[in-house]
Amino acid sequence: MAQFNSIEEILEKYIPKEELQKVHRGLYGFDIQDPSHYLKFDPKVKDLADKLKLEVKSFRFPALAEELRKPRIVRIGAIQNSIVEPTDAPIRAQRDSLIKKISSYIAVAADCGVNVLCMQETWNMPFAFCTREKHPWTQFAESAEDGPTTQAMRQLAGRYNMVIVSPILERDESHGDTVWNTAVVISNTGKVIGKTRKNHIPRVGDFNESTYYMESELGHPVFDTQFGRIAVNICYGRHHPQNWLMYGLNGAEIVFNPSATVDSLSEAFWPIEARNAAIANNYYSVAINRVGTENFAHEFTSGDGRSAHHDFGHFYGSSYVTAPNGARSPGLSRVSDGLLVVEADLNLCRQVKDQWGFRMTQRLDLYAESLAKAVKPDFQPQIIAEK
Ligand SMILES: NC(=O)NCCC(=O)O
Repeated sequence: MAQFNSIEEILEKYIPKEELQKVHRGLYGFDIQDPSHYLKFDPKVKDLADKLKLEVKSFRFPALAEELRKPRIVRIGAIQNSIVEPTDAPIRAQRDSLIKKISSYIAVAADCGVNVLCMQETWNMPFAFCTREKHPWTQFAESAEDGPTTQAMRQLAGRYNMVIVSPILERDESHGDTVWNTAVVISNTGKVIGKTRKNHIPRVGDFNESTYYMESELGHPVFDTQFGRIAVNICYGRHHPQNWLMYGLNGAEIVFNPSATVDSLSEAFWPIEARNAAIANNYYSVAINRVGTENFAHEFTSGDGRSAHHDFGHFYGSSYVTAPNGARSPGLSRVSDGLLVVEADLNLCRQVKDQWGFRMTQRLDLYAESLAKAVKPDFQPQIIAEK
């Protein structure tokens, strides 16, 4: 199927202007054509982005001015990208070409004043887990603390005074060379603050990731950075409301969801799940997806009756940010590399908590008790039938 650029573009093309405003309010929670929702960047940003063929979009979420707290304005960045080299190129060339490309995008993010930035899931490699082959793909795995990708990102984080969340395939040499799906959180000082790992591993369609790594044992860490308390819910974890919940309970103000997912599988869920999480947990959520179609030399099957194939399908980008009040930014393109820059006041998290009272009405004790029963082997579902 020929790929289209974005749903926003189709709406704009066919819906008359006055109606479009109403449609946007319904879909985004805002009149997204109101120019006050957009940031103005130095003209050099456009020049550089055009040169790099990088779509740059911005958005601003307003919050109330408070008397006793200063606004806590941060610029959140999200980068989505395709791979550079074909998947049969030497591993080092594939990885280094991605580091080079993303480094140039991070320079644009710096010019846009981004304070805290995240890339897509395992951004420095093709999403090769569909193949179930260990060789050569596990060679992309590297130390979260001082592997080549982390070293490169540490330099940029320090240079641009930017917190960088770098989702990679990790090789943990201290624990028997195990492989993990990890996000490294690098401070704006250039130091690694810590790492978090994917909590839920997919076993659906061509997402054969359980062949490579296990579920995280690191819990739901929240990283206290100079630009807010951040957490990372990696890809398939977005289907699990409890996962989002725990980052909220641990105090996250921004939760990134670096992903790799394809149109035939999840596009209908995409605009809903991260958005709903932001609403339910009163934080900003940042959903980031890979772009493009990646071809692999050896065909693989999905266990669904389809014949063997060489690609996953189309990774549809469409990265977006949701505010704690449920308003969301327009998405990036479905087909091209992009940088989304969103200005947010972190004070909005508490303002929405006060307005809606979700935390106060959450009844965690009730669910703790019910869940403790539900995980017992002798659990009986509470079903009442007519007598
Ligand atoms: N990368 C990943 O976990 N993908 C699973 C498919 C999905 O969650 O949409």
